[in-house]
Amino acid sequence: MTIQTTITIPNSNNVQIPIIGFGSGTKWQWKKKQGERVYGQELNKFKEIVDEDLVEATITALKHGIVHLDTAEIYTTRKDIGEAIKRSGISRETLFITDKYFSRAAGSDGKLRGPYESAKEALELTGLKYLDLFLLHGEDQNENYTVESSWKELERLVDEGLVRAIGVSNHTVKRLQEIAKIARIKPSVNQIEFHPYLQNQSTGIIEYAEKNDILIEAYGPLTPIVRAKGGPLDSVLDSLAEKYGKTTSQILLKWVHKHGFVTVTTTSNEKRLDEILDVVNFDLDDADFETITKVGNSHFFRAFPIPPLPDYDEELKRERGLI
Ligand SMILES: NC(=O)C1=CN([C@@H]2O[C@H](COP(=O)(O)OP(=O)(O)OC[C@H]3O[C@@H](n4cnc5c(N)ncnc54)[C@H](OP(=O)(O)O)[C@@H]3O)[C@@H](O)[C@H]2O)C=CC1
Ligand SMILES: O=C1Nc2ccccc2C1=O
Repeated sequence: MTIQTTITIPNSNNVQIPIIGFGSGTKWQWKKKQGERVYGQELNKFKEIVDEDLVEATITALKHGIVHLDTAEIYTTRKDIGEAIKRSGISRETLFITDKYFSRAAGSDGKLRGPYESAKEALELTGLKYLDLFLLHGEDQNENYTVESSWKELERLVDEGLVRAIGVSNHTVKRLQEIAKIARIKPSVNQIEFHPYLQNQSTGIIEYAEKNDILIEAYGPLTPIVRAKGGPLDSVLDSLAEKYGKTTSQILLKWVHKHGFVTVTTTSNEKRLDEILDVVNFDLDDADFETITKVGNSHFFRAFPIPPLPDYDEELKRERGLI
């Protein structure tokens, strides 16, 4: 069996993305912000704070062999990630860093800004000279920006060597088509929620990505065992875990990788890091892969209702015969 641990990012200058990303959002961003949703200038209070638990967890992840870190402006974890990289002593070239622009973050002057300023600040906060991948975090644009002006700023970041590849997150087919019309450098990645209970974050998004050479990065891959326990996959995952001598989380991560997608997961548990990395060392039989797909499709669960994605829920459920 050939073990594939990186994938070439489409529409990039042969940039290789490691298939296992370690996230600093979800549990980490809520820990820092104590569960509050924070926007605009309020974010500035948090971005300078370093959470030692996150720094330690990231250093531990790097020591266990994780090389791909995921951060974002809205998480306010850029400084923590930079600190972990510095303290780990690992050379920059071996790492892959993803960051994301949030349209409702304001600079110190209180003005809502665009992706160019956001990425420049990411470089300052992390202490890095370049980012490997920079994404528009969602479809929302602030009043000073349009889809076109945002995308042109992403292209400028590539032109100036500050970012190696550009893409989007939580984007629908409609918006990707708009970007395709004006893009000189096409979007290379769409980072979306993806797991057996949500196999299309919005209508047609996976098919569109396949046809248009856009790599899918799957966040929330463990949702069936973390946020949607009690669903029809519970017993299937338990028996597959026993059959392969693996954990249920390893079965879920493998199911995502078998689609040819990157996973973004996270943990504060050192033992789970080795489990995550061990996923490259086994394979799921096609029949078991199909069973997870089929049983997963019999249940619908969206863990991250980021606008406008819930607008697609009814259509997605109808497609699957659930309503
Ligand atoms: N672009 C976007 O809009 C979004 C991006 N993301 C990115 O993706 C990253 C990962 O997302 P996330 O949804 O957390 O990923 P997962 O679905 O992989 O869930 C990870 C969580 O599951 C817990 N966990 C792992 N294994 C088990 C287990 N066996 N039993 C119980 N709990 C377990 C972990 O906690 P523990 O510490 O206990 O192991 C951790 O909190 C984020 O941090 C962020 O970087 C996430 C959401 C949206
Ligand atoms: O990591 C996260 N990224 C997000 C984006 C929107 C809403 C929640 C989250 C997360 O928990």
